[in-house]
Amino acid sequence: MPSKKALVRRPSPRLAEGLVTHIARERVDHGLAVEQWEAYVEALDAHGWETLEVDPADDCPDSVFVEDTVVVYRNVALITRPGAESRRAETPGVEEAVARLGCSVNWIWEPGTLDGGDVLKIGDTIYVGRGGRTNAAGVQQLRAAFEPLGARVVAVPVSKVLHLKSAVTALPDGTVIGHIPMTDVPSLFPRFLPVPEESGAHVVHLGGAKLLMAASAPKTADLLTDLGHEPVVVDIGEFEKLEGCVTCLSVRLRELYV
Ligand SMILES: NC(=O)NCCC[C@H](N)C(=O)O
Repeated sequence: MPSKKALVRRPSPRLAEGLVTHIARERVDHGLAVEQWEAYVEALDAHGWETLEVDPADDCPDSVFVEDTVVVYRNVALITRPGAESRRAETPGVEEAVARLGCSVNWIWEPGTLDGGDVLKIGDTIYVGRGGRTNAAGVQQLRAAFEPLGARVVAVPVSKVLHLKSAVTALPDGTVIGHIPMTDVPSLFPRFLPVPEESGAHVVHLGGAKLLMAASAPKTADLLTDLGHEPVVVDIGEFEKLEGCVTCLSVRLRELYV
């Protein structure tokens, strides 16, 4: 049976100091952020995901965005080397967590940099965004780690947003969804559906037709409902102020046979 486990990481008390790159800094309400994070975790739990908390990294403001620290394909966990220096101390705790789960562990090495938010898996195709956080050496190392396992790695440019998955994610049928103004080259994706809101481009498959989405994308939720999907909406407004989205608050482990 494929697994339905998800790694999450409690927000650091220093969350409000998290990085912002493409948007203006806004004040983050820490109490509200914790409430939103708990509701996000509850939504995963309510849809059959076993959520596992990585040990908190209180000194790392961005540690709640756990997706950026590891990419899992089949049974191999590739520990990233985040493009932002301030995020590098986040990885040891994640490495311990995936090793405990029985993953084989591999690493991105200097000079490579890679953020998990730049990696979009659709079946055995792995799109990797080359942008502000992931460099060419990181792309090459990802290729070297996963192509021998059967993946096809496709590198795509990312210049308008923080990560590839800030621009595009995929529906369960493999259709890539994205907000055109934020997507560098939509024609790189074989099936592309434009969505009307930037945060509408971010979905997490919960199982069946259910898609976890941010409350900030009501028009996209309507569009996807009309296409037969079932949005499950969570408010992650405090994390959006730090360029976070629903995808980056967890690492879903679907392929661990444990
Ligand atoms: N995968 C993601 O979308 N991660 C969001 C990371 C936000 C964080 N403030 C950062 O700039 O690294």
